[in-house]
Order: sequence, then C-alpha cells, then structure tokens
Amino acid sequence: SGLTPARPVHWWALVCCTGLGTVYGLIRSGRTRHWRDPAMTLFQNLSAMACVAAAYVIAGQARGIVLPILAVILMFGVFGLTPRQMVGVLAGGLLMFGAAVVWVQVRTAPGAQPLALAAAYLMMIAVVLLAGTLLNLRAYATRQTLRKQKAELARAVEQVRELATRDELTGLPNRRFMLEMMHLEIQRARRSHRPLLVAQLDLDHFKAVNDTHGHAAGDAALQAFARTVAACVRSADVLARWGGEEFVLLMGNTTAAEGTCLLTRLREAVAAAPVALPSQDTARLTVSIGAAQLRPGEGMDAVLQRADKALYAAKRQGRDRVVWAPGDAP
Ligand SMILES: Nc1nc2c(ncn2[C@@H]2O[C@H](COP(=O)(O)OP(=O)(O)OP(=O)(O)O)[C@@H](O)[C@H]2O)c(=O)[nH]1
Repeated sequence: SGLTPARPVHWWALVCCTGLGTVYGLIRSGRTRHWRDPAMTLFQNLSAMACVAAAYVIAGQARGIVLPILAVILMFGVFGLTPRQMVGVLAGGLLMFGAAVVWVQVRTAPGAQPLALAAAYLMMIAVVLLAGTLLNLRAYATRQTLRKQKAELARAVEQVRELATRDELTGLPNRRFMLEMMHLEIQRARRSHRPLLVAQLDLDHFKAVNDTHGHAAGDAALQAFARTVAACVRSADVLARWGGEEFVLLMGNTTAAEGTCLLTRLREAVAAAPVALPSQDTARLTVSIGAAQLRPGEGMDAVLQRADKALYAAKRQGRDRVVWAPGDAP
C-alpha cells in the first residue's frame, strides 16, 4: 500500500514462509517426535520474534502493526515453555527489539520518527514481554499442580485396584479376582479342550487355633498357611482366599492324576510345617481338600459346588485328606 518499500517486505515474507514451512514439515513428518520438545517451542518463539523484530525495521510507517503479532507469538510460549526458557525469551526479545528500535532510530532521517514514539514502542514491547513471562510462570505452576494431581490419582487408582482384588491379610487374590479368573480359565479350557481342576481347601479345626492362641495367632496361622500353599503350587496356578479359613486353587491344563500329586504334596507340606505364632508358641495345621475336574459344558457354579461337596466329604471322612468329586478321581 506504499507505506514501505515492497522489495524488503517480499524478501521478509519469503524467509518467514520458508521458515514456517520447514518447521511445519519437520513436526508433521514426525522427525521431531523423539526430541525433548517435539513442538520446538523455544526455537519457534525466538525465530518468530527475530522475524517480528525484522518486520519492525522494514515496516516503515506501518511498524506499529507488528506489536500485536508479538503478543500472539508469546501466547504459544506461555503454555509450552519452562520459566527458565521463558526468561530466555524475555531477554532475547528485549535484545532483539531494543536493537531494532535503535537501528530504526539511527537509520531514519532526523525527525522522521520522534524519539518519544520510539521509546513508547520499546516500552510497549517490554510490557508485552513481561506480561507473557508472568503468565508463563502462572501457567507453569498450574501445569505442575495438575501433573502432581495426575500422579496422585494414578497411585490411588492402583491402590483401589489392589484393594478390590487382593485379600489384605494373606496378600492372595480375593474371591472377586478368583471369580474373574475362573470365568476366563473355563473359557480357555473349553476352547483348547484342556483339563481344568478346581480345589477347595479348608483348614481343619481352625476355630481351636483361635480359641487356644487368640485371633492374632489365627491371623498369623492363615498367613503362614497361604505362604506354604503358594510355595507348593506352580506359577500358572491361581490360589485365592475364598473367605475365612477357606481357599480355592485353580489349576489350568492339569490332569486329575497331576492334580492328585500336587494336592497331596500340598496337604503334606501343610501338615509337616508347624506354624510359628506371635506368642512364640507353635501350632500344627492340617487341611482338607475337595477337588473337581471341569466337565464338558459345565459352568463355574456347578464345578465349584462339586468341589465343595467333595470338601465336606473330606471333612466327614476324618479331615487332612484330598477327596475328589464323584467320577473325577484319576
Ligand atoms: N484369626 C482369624 N480367624 C478367622 C478368620 N476368618 C475366619 N476365622 C475363623 O475360622 C474359624 C472357622 O471355624 P469353623 O467354621 O467352625 O471351622 P473349623 O473350626 O476350621 O472346623 P472344620 O472346618 O470343621 O474343620 C472361626 O473360628 C472363625 O472365626 C480370620 O480372618 N482370622
């Protein structure tokens, strides 16, 4: 529009567009994905500010219009830069614009731009840069708080998940977790046509441990029992506390013959290991076990019920033994 010579403006526009295009291409192509700041925020801020300072120099009488663009550039930095980087941008901006203002003042004909106007431009630039830095400090503090809250929330969710699926006393999976696992394992066993065994384990005369040694000793005995059994089973088996002194063991891809070996070993290990109680006393534990093998087309409740009936048969027959559900024994 004749406010300033066209040639420098065309060069300026070419340099700016090439720079912008290059940065855009780098980011969109994913090349910057593994950089510390994939958006190249600091570089973009400083180079854009250099372009605006250059615009101030070449814009002639229209140099006043560059100031709002400076504010827009700073907006990007406010939300993306660390306070240290922002202070760098502030210092860089003051230097670049200071040099641009002095340059224009020295190069223009005396009286073409009053000194007061140049000082007013410089002051406005300093105000915009300072306001941007203050905003950045505030946004950074908010970002830090949000990051902290997010980490706390993730920890709380993990804790809730742990509480919902673990038995607090023994550290074993709880009944809810076991029901989910059984559901999945039954589906897997059906698909793969592999045997699946379910065993119910119940400590014998556990009430007597509580009555003789106290509830705390009973708790310690339950923990010791859980450790002994967990040490006997394979890593693929799932042992859960079903409730009270009752536990459930799920053995995938296991035949009844293999199950008998494992359960007998487990029963013997419990009977052989005296439990050290907090009172320095020891208690001897035995366990009764009812076992069942999943039948074709059988559901979770049905196989659990058959294992439970076998457990009661084991209790009736004198405890400290493994009893299979009718027709399942190897
Ligand atoms: N210390 C402790 N005791 C528990 C816990 N849960 C259940 N019990 C106790 O376990 C005992 C279970 O008693 P019963 O159901 O009569 O069974 P039992 O004495 O083991 O007898 P049988 O199962 O017939 O051999 C009760 O005394 C409960 O109080 C627990 O978390 N801690």
